[in-house]
Amino acid sequence: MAGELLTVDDALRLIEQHAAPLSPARAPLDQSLGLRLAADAVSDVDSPPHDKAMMDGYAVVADEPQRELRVIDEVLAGGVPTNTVSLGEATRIMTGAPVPVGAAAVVPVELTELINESTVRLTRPAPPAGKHVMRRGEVFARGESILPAGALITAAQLAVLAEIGVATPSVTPAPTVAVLATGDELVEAHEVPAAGQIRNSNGPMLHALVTQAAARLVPLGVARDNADSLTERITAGGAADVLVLSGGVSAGKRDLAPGVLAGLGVEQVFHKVAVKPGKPLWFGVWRRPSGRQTLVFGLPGNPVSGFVCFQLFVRPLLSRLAGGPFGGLPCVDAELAEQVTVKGDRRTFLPAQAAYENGRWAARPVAWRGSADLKGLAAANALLDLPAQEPAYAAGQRVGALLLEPVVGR
Ligand SMILES: Nc1nc2c(c(=O)[nH]1)N[C@H]1C(S)=C(S)[C@@H](COP(=O)(O)OP(=O)(O)OC[C@H]3O[C@@H](n4cnc5c(N)ncnc54)[C@H](O)[C@@H]3O)O[C@H]1N2
Ligand code: MOO
Repeated sequence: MAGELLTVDDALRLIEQHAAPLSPARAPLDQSLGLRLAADAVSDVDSPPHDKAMMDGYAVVADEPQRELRVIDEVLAGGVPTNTVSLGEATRIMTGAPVPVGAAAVVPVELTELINESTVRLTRPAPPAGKHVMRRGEVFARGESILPAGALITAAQLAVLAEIGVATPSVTPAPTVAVLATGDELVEAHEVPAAGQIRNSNGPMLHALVTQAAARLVPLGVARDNADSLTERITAGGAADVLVLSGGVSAGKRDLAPGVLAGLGVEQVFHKVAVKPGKPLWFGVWRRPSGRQTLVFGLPGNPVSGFVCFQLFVRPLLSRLAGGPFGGLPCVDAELAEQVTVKGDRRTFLPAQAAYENGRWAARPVAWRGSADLKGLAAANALLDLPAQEPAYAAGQRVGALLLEPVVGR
């Protein structure tokens, strides 16, 4: 009965209560991509650092009345002008170079004719002050805070950090996530399963999900369904910030994970959530006397259940530990392309194809045969969020669609 189970929102609230950003550390710029700033980034320079030419051409005084000007100097990017520009004079200047004293505008080279080595003619009236010149500090000033704590570092942020001289920013490190598949029936992808065996698909899937979430993967391989094997691998996983187990959390004879975790002192926060697929989800906290803490998820063994639970519950936690919001996949409002019936009384996440066409999102469930159907999941680019209250959703009805990948639309 879903009534006895924790709702998705209540489970998220309990996880969020244990989700605080990791302690800040310094990281070189080339290792900061995908991390978040732990402190404001402050500039040690004005930008631009000098009044700067924005065109290749001639620096002239404002509203120069004459058309034929004497070329008195040349300044390239990286150079420093030494001669003051006066009425009737021009300094040849390249994009990025400092504008000389006296000059207030730049005339692009296309609007000039060089008459001889030292004389240039302007083919149009001279521009007013400021034309093709960027003033010193126009973008930002030395001492100004340029990026706030919490900003995600991607290409543009890396570039501005380099510009302002923050070579080793204070960042929240990526959380480490240990992944352990469990099951006596598991063999690896390159092996041929014997009777009763299946290939370990959750291992590669969870490794990919951890990497996609910008966390640091600690692969722990496969534990067998016995207390010794589980204890050994789970103990190794205690070195990580988060431990993700797959399988062994429902009601079966060999579903030993909750018992082994309890024996190691991992405190259960909840077990079982009203979500489909993914009901047997387990979450706990492993606090050590040293003050170290590992947050532990027992994901259901059925592959699609594990996938959905990771996206819904593990992903927001990893984002928060990394200094970001407690948030998961982007969600859009999509129109159902066909009628959908939801069985049971759990909030259901249905693999679907979403498309953005003519300014509207539309979604259609993929052919899918339940929580063991990876073929169906692999055909999906979204998960439809269908609350249990309504058993049937009509074509044209709007529902939430969690996007699993970027969708190209029009
Ligand atoms: N009596 C009950 N039985 C079940 C319940 C329940 O509430 N009462 N819940 C069902 C639901 S829902 C799910 S989901 C599964 C979850 O079970 P476990 O988390 O205990 O996982 P296992 O029993 O170990 O395995 C389930 C299924 O998944 C396959 N599996 C496991 N690991 C992997 C892997 N690494 N790669 C690929 N496939 C894997 C495993 O072979 C089983 O087929 O329990 C229901 N039963
Ligand atoms: O939650 Mo189970 O995942 O419905 O198959």
